[in-house]
Amino acid sequence: MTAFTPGRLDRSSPFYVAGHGGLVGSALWRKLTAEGFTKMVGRTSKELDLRNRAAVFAFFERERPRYVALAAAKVGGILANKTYPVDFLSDNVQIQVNVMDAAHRYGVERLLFLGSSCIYPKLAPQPLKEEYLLTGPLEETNEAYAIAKISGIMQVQAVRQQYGLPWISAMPTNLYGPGDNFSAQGSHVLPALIRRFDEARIREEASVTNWGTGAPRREFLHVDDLADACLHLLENYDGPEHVNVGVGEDLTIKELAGLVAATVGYKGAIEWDATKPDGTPRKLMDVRKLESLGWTARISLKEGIESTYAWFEDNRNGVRD
Ligand SMILES: NC(=O)C1=CN([C@@H]2O[C@H](COP(=O)(O)OP(=O)(O)OC[C@H]3O[C@@H](n4cnc5c(N)ncnc54)[C@H](OP(=O)(O)O)[C@@H]3O)[C@@H](O)[C@H]2O)C=CC1
Ligand SMILES: C[C@H]1O[C@H](OP(=O)(O)OP(=O)(O)OC[C@H]2O[C@@H](n3cnc4c(=O)[nH]c(N)nc43)[C@H](O)[C@@H]2O)[C@@H](O)[C@@H](O)C1=O
Repeated sequence: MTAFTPGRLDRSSPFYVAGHGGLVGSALWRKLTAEGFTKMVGRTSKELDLRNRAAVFAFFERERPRYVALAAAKVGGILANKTYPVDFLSDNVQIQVNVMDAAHRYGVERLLFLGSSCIYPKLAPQPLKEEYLLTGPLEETNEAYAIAKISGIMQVQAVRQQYGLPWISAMPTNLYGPGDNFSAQGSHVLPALIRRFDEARIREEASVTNWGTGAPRREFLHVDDLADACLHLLENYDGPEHVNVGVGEDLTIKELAGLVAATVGYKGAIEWDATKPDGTPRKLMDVRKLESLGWTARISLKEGIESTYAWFEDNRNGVRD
């Protein structure tokens, strides 16, 4: 049993960021490096496929991380989730189970598991409190992914219960920022809109068509804020219940489209394709638990969209397709 005392993590101990090349993992890497962690450990999926249990165990035996942030996952937007449910279920369950089993076997002291706001019931009251987990049916477009994420929360709780390890889970709201997936079909809405409006501006298109009705409401957190919140939780929180990470404010997808179009400088018409799924009508996090732990988001949506668009402009040719 490892007791948890709130306070600074040891900057000279090995810290493994699983998924360090992704949106979240790369933000965590930037944050932890800037905070003085000197023994950062990361592997791409080509170097270490986390679905390969034997390889994961061999990696942990060799590297012996003291801390782990589990930000490796099969991730995608609404259409990818709807189209490839078994990938989202099977890959994520395998990744989580392998990493957490190996982390337990090799004595990882602090582990942070990252889930997502899609774990909550489709029609849960808003804002979403942590206690609403498992109180109703899930949203159909991402049920398989949500079940995988819920099993991750459960594994953290079960390890805590059975072995007394101070592992924790955080549930971020929809994220965005540098290093996001900007692919046309597979991405989340914010990077998709940046790319679509940017291409339409360059090609001088008279209109663009986005997915769904534009009526659903979503909340967006910049990934650098998330990384900051993750370290804050690792240094200040110990408990079986997951913690929501968000900004506590949302907007409609139509409003988001207007903001992105204005930032990108696209002046044409914005249309909607209602044959594409809307997903859950609203997903606003109740962030009072996180605030009571002394953390609030700092990056405004306007500022975040501007800096993410600047990043996209600099990296347009290198983004994931
Ligand atoms: N993006 C969002 O809006 C949200 C994300 N989250 C959560 O944050 C976490 C990270 O998501 P995000 O950064 O957006 O996703 P990305 O797709 O940007 O990154 C995923 C990372 O996981 C790695 N990975 C995927 N499959 C494997 C595998 N089989 N073996 C090893 N590594 C693998 C990828 O490695 P490589 O690039 O080398 O293939 C990549 O580094 C996830 O748990 C997700 O649920 C939660 C809420 C919202
Ligand atoms: C983070 C979260 O992300 C996923 O859920 P989601 O919140 O529905 O995420 P989304 O960003 O893909 O869509 C948000 C809204 O935006 C609309 N929309 C318009 N135009 C585009 C568009 O071009 N692309 C996308 N993706 N959506 C669009 C779209 O129709 C929907 O109404 C989960 O599967 C799950 O992975 C998860 O946890």
